[in-house]
Amino acid sequence: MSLPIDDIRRLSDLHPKPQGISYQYGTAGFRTLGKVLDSVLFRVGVLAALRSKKLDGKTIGVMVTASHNPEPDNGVKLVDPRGEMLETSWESHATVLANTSSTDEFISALQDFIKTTDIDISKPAKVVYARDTRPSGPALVAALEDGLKATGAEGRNAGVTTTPILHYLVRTINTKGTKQSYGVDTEEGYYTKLSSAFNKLVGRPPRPPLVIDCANGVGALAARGLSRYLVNSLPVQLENTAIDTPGALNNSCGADFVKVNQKLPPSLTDVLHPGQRACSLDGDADRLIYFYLDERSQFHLLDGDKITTVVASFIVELVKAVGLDERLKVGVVQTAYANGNSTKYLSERLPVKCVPTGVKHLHHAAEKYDIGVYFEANGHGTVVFSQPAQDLIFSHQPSTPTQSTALVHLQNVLNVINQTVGDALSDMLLVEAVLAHKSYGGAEWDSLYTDLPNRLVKVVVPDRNIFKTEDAERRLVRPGGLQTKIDELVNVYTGGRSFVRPSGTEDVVRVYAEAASRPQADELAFRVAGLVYDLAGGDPSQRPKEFL
Ligand SMILES: CC(=O)N[C@H]1[C@@H](OP(=O)(O)O)O[C@H](CO)[C@@H](O)[C@@H]1O
Ligand SMILES: [Mg+2]
Repeated sequence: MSLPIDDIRRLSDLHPKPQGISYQYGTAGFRTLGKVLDSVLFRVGVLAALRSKKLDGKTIGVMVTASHNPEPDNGVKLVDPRGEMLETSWESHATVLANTSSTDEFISALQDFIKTTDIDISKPAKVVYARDTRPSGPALVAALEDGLKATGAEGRNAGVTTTPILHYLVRTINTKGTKQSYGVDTEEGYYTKLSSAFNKLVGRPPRPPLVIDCANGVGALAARGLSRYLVNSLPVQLENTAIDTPGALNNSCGADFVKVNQKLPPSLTDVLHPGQRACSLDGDADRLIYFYLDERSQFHLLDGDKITTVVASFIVELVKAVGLDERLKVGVVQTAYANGNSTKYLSERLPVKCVPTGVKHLHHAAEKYDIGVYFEANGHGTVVFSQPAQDLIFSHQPSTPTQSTALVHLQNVLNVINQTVGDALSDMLLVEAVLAHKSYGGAEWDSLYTDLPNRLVKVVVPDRNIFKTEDAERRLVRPGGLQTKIDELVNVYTGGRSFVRPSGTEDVVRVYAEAASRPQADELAFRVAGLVYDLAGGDPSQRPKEFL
């Protein structure tokens, strides 16, 4: 059997690649303005079908989203059969196919690819796909469907849903009827699985109400869906749910806004009461940031590092209470963006590993532990349990009633977690369960350690590719001499730390700095930003005023 060339040609001609644009499958898949993604979606449809054929007809996922980015952006990423991100080696194949300039070139690249990757075209292909609420979504999904049609793949449209629900669907579809079944392969199955575990962890009386900022995105729909199962355990108040209002998505709200600006979304000013817990989802509901106002109405951020801390500590306590602490090693994975005081607090208690930015690095490192907890500071993360750890947790025979209670809790903790990927709603339930068990409010949780004041600055340079890093991105190797200058600056500040790396998702270089006080953290960040700008050949007439 060979490729249905005629079908591919006819449909590919309907989705020509625009001239002069170069696409790249990066950390977050393809991501750019929604209006230039039509050809990419068609080709991703073809690629997803081939990926499925390569993996013996296992179902592959495709998610159409641009997450926390502005509404005109869109993007697409592939999901591998266990619900994890696309295998790295296929990222470059995706890039090559997306950049072929004509149908002829595309088809010939496709034929080469099938040969070199040894894909058996006669195998079946199955793809499940979904999109977020962006206005450009429906047309992009139609282009994707043409790609599936061209290759004869069987498609399942999961509609408008969150990125983590799509990952969940991929895993449940592929494990259906097996010993490793992950749940029922529907959105209701997802809500039921998470909420029933949560409701067993947190019984009556219900928790105090939680405010959820839904970023005016697809998280609003999923949060509403989930909340129907939480009436007796976790009353929620959904805010920023205007999914149909043009321009509202991620605009002055959502997890990225709160983390980057370290402040309350203006829309919550008259909503949130002092002492009340609140959280923000991002535009595709895979990131979660908590916050609260103290009695003086001061804003306090509880970011991914705070989530790691409270979750990892709780899991360690449970494992100990079950009597499995010798057999189940719990570890944490962070990136250089983790607050220095979180790393200090955690390292005194647990193994902590630092890896380069990007979920795939964190996820893979976390899989090396029996139970691995990872969150990026920006709120993307989850907990992963190795298969032997899961088997042990579900087969262990406790010897005392206390152990038995702790074991049931541990089993429910496992079931409330979406292990495939960071999941704002699943993480929210996990955090709420931990807070309930520890009788913590926002303030008690926040007091585990005090964040070092920090600042993240974007620097626009002529070519960010000249920046090369080492030591999990904490040090610069190139441009030569820059790291020594940064070290000299850092040494001047009490508790100072700063690092510089090229972004993997935006055409900028990021500077992070932290220090003992807010003015010092800002000053250090802007001095390093100035250094970077000048040394990378930034135009002096365009130099941002705040750079020192
Ligand atoms: C500082 C920061 O938040 N960086 C983000 C951002 O990566 P950059 O490579 O820094 O652009 O987007 C990634 C994908 O969403 C996310 O994994 C990462 O944490
Ligand atoms: Mg996201």
